[in-house]
Amino acid sequence: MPMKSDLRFSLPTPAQCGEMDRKASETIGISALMDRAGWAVAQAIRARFAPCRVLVLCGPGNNGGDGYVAARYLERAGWSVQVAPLAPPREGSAAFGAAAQYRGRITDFAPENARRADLVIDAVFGAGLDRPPAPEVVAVLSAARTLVAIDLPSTVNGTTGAALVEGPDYRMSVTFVRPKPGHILYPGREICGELICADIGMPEVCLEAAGPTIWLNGPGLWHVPAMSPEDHKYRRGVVSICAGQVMPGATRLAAAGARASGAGLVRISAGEGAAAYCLGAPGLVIDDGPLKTLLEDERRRVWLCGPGLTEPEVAASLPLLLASERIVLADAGALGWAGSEPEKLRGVSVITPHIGEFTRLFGAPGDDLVAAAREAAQRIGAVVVLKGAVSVIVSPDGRVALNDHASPALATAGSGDTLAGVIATMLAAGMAPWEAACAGVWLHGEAGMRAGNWPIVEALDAHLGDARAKAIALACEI
Ligand SMILES: NC(=O)C1=CN([C@@H]2O[C@H](COP(=O)(O)OP(=O)(O)OC[C@H]3O[C@@H](n4cnc5c(N)ncnc54)[C@H](OP(=O)(O)O)[C@@H]3O)[C@@H](O)[C@H]2O)[C@H](O)CC1
Ligand SMILES: [K+]
Repeated sequence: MPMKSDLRFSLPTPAQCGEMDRKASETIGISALMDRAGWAVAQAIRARFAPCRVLVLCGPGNNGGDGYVAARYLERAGWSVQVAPLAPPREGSAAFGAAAQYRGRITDFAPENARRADLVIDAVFGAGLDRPPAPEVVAVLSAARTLVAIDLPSTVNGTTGAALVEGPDYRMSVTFVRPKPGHILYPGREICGELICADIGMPEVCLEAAGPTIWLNGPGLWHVPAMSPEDHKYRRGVVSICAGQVMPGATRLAAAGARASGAGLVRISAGEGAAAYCLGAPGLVIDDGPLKTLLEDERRRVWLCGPGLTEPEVAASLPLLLASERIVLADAGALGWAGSEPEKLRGVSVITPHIGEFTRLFGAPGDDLVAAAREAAQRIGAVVVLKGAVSVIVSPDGRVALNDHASPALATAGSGDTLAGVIATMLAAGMAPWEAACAGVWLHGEAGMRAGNWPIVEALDAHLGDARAKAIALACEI
């Protein structure tokens, strides 16, 4: 598990937030936290909007409680405020106390009132949303011209980011303590609008007690080895890549990604197709010997199998790699070779499917990408990197990192081959599989951001070294 110091990367689920709140109620008290939460919402709104007519939609739980507090602070700042309760808070609850302290105007929970307001604050449901909201609730939210969510939009599942119903988009969402997975995963991410995370003084022990297992990917969650005066190519790590005879481009891209991200040595095992790889890239070593012989070299621990390979080529290489207990990253052709029998991949360390490849292997993931990727990782005992706009990186032990450090520039053919090469380099540098996968995905994303507009995939390579240096520097700062 990531350590206590890594809590700053945690993305607690709503269920874990419930646990956190229970723990907090034993120490600091929910009312104090609610007051800070509502104040933070009012401050975020005052910083972004000119005074205007505000309607606060309040549900029966603590999310509604935050709404009453925000209403009180906005009114105190001279704004025109009305509260529309969906249902009253439970007597004796913190939200009940917050509602009692709000002495301003109350109106009906109705679409026409939402339509009349300049700004509508959604404090209907937050972490407690556990089923689709009723159509009457959605109708009121949809009538708003500008919407701000407290914690989460009342239509979004905070664990999965799924939209429980079709609803409106928000200008901004103000959450507390840490973002939730639903703020990061699509479509939730898009529905939320600008995301603000306010520090409300939640004691760290409470967050720790919640036991988060999902993390926002970034340097500090893992550490990439830095350059050292004692380095030599074997210490930096050897990446070996199985090459095919028909599609050399993918293999070459993977090799280039591996070299550009700092591998000590990259070797391509090309067998009879060696001639296709000998042109250009003089720093690459091309082997034409049989794989069995190459595997006698124990320094060649890390192997990449799949980019540019046909299924027969995978069949001729992957079982041998597994039998010789190498650290294997399987991608592309290797995933196709496994078809709908993912158990054939048992023994590999990391797989890197996009959603189509994942679906062929394990079936459609449905709305809960994290749960599906977790099940897949357990099933084959390997780290699963489910690639997408937000990539989900899952260890068989249940750790999950969500990577939003990426750019749409990466959505181009060959980008996955480069990524496979980068992850292989991290493995060859001695990183554990989940950490290597997290680091590789982040470096790839960073390179995409640095590569400017509409880069061709080869352009990523020029930025991978600086991306690695940045990751090292950022991890040291933390
Ligand atoms: N984590 C923190 O740091 C703090 C968070 N705060 C805020 O608290 C909410 C979570 O509060 P909670 O009371 O647990 O949950 P909600 O207010 O989101 O919702 C619970 C109530 O809503 C009902 N509910 C849920 N879904 C529906 C639905 N689809 N239709 C109708 N009613 C629904 C639920 O009813 P049940 O019948 O299921 O019991 C509850 O009545 C968090 O989001 C933050 O905003 C605190 O301020 C403290 C700090
Ligand atoms: K809400």
